[in-house]
Amino acid sequence: MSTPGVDLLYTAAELRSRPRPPAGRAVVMTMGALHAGHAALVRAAREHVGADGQVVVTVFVNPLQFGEGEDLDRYPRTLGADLEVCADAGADAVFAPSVAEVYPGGDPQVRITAGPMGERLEGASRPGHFDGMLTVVAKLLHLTAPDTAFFGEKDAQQLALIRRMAADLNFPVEVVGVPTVREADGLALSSRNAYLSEAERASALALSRALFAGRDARAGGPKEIRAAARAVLDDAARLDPPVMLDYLALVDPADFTDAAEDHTGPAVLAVAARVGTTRLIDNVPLDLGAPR
Ligand SMILES: Nc1ncnc2c1ncn2[C@@H]1O[C@H](COP(=O)(O)OP(=O)(O)OP(=O)(O)O)[C@@H](O)[C@H]1O
Ligand SMILES: CC(C)(CO)[C@@H](O)C(=O)[O-]
Ligand code: BAL
Repeated sequence: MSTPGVDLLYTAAELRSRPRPPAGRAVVMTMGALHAGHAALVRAAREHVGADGQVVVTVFVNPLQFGEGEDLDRYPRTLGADLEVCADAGADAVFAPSVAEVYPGGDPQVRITAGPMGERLEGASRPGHFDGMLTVVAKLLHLTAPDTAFFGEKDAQQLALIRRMAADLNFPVEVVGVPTVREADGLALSSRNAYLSEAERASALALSRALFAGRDARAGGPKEIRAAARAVLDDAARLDPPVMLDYLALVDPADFTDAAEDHTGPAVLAVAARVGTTRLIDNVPLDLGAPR
């Protein structure tokens, strides 16, 4: 399979054989089924390294970060279309390894542990998810050896953990966050949106509506932010099909602990919910002002 303008690489050896240009190499890691959110990451990477730099996109559905009963087997795999998206957005190469290429010895014995920040919110709902995610991100950073790595703010806790891993374990990479790309009606782009029926998609809009209601209430502080978002989600629980809330949380982005009632400065309002059989997450960054 090949697409003009972008090289498709399957093995670590093929990656290693590609010279790294003096202008630098940027990586965008994905699980494929690429959409405009991923394209924004690739464009940001291209802009960062310039015309003489190199942009590598990884496409790998990492079994290690999926739990029992999750959607590993049905996760969309659309490599042909992904190559087109990467070429259009300005990538030079796509690294799409097999599971055996990434884990030649089977499941690794030695793994990255996400620590306390990885046990909250997404980590509480998906035990082991962040250990599996950080383990593959560490491996892909070693395999691709980039100067910069681009991740979406849509997965805010993931981004915070990757930053923390890079800092705590001295990874020689600059981690860059890219704002969430949304549909015109507010729905955050996500590969898992492909699972939604029309009616489910209509219900799923409550996630972004709740976040925007919380953001609109930010002058009132954490209590009002949480109440405004909660009211939208309470109504959404009565929709057909219903939005089944997993969590709504206003957290300190430094460690993803709950923001105190007198919290000031940056905060993240995050939500996770199930619509039908599809689990969706979304968040908005907030600035709650300077300490009084
Ligand atoms: N709407 C979006 N805007 C910006 N970045 C995004 C968006 N959706 C995903 N990303 C980022 O793209 C990268 C790859 O994510 P991934 O392949 O899991 O896509 P996804 O759409 O989030 O999939 P899923 O539905 O499985 O969560 C991550 O850094 C993620 O944060
Ligand atoms: C970072 C990542 C590619 C690791 O598998 C994945 O968690 C994702 O797509 O967000
Ligand atoms: N976008 C996060 C990857 C996952 O849900 O496993």
